[in-house]
Amino acid sequence: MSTAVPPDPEDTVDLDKRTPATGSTSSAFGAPPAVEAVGVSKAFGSRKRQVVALSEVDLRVAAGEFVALIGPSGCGKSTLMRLVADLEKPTSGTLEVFGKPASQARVDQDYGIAFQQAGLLPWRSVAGNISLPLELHGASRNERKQRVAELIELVGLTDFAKSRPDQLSGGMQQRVAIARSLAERPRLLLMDEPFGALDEMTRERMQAELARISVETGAAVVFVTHSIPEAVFLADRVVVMTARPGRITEEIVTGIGREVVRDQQLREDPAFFTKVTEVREALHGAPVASSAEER
Ligand SMILES: Nc1ncnc2c1ncn2[C@@H]1O[C@H](COP(=O)(O)OP(=O)(O)OP(=O)(O)O)[C@@H](O)[C@H]1O
Repeated sequence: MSTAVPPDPEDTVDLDKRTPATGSTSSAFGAPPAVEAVGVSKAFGSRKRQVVALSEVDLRVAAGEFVALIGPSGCGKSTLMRLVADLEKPTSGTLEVFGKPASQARVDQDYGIAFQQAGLLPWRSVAGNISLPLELHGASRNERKQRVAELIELVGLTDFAKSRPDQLSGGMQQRVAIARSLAERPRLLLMDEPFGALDEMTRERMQAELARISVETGAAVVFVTHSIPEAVFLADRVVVMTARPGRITEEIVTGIGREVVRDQQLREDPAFFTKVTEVREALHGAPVASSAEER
């Protein structure tokens, strides 16, 4: 396994011996956490036909931390993301983003959003799509030009600045969406299955790019996925949810520091497989052997 800076002399690193992830409780220098949900519940519908999507969820994401949310379909992952993004209001509990109510963080544009559908404007070029949030918030023409050029380079699309979305592959469209979500330098990225529609090879490339971008920008990331290896590959911490009503059942620190380059070598590291197994067991319950022993 290799590291960004400084390079790791070892080919393979024992994950458990490396610097632990940012941690689930506090940020460096006492900075407020990127996300703090306390006792958050969300019910939809009327009293008679009520769906409790989330029940008593506590989640803290430190500034700069990468947290993956994983759980069965319908367990409330997207609902939790929508609450953090202030697109829905909790039925009870409190939700803060960088120490502010979610509604204030929305006004202050403290986060960028990238969801499964890239959601690009088809009539705008790559540069025009990335520039949109900057235009909406009054950045000058010069500022926009400079920032868009930086972002296009960051996501490796310099040669496609003038292309329209329909001239790009799905992976390239997702990269545009990620660049757009980063336009205003958010300290938090909310990503709901952003790679769900991509083929496996593109998906792996995108994962590596997102890992690199998250290190370069220092943004905290909350990342919803159905893929256990994707969660372990990307995250400092994997939060496992259970369905009906959705709640958090387990949190697994991957032990893969942010300085570790997310590449093929990591995917093949035995310690990576161990963490994948740990998350799988958390998601599906204890392994057969140990359950049998308990009986
Ligand atoms: N606007 C809504 N009105 C009514 N019910 C809703 C609404 N949004 C979500 N739900 C319900 O809340 C529950 C959680 O949905 P949510 O989309 O958050 O799950 P999820 O974990 O993201 O699922 P998936 O993995 O399939 O995307 C589901 O039972 C869903 O039907």
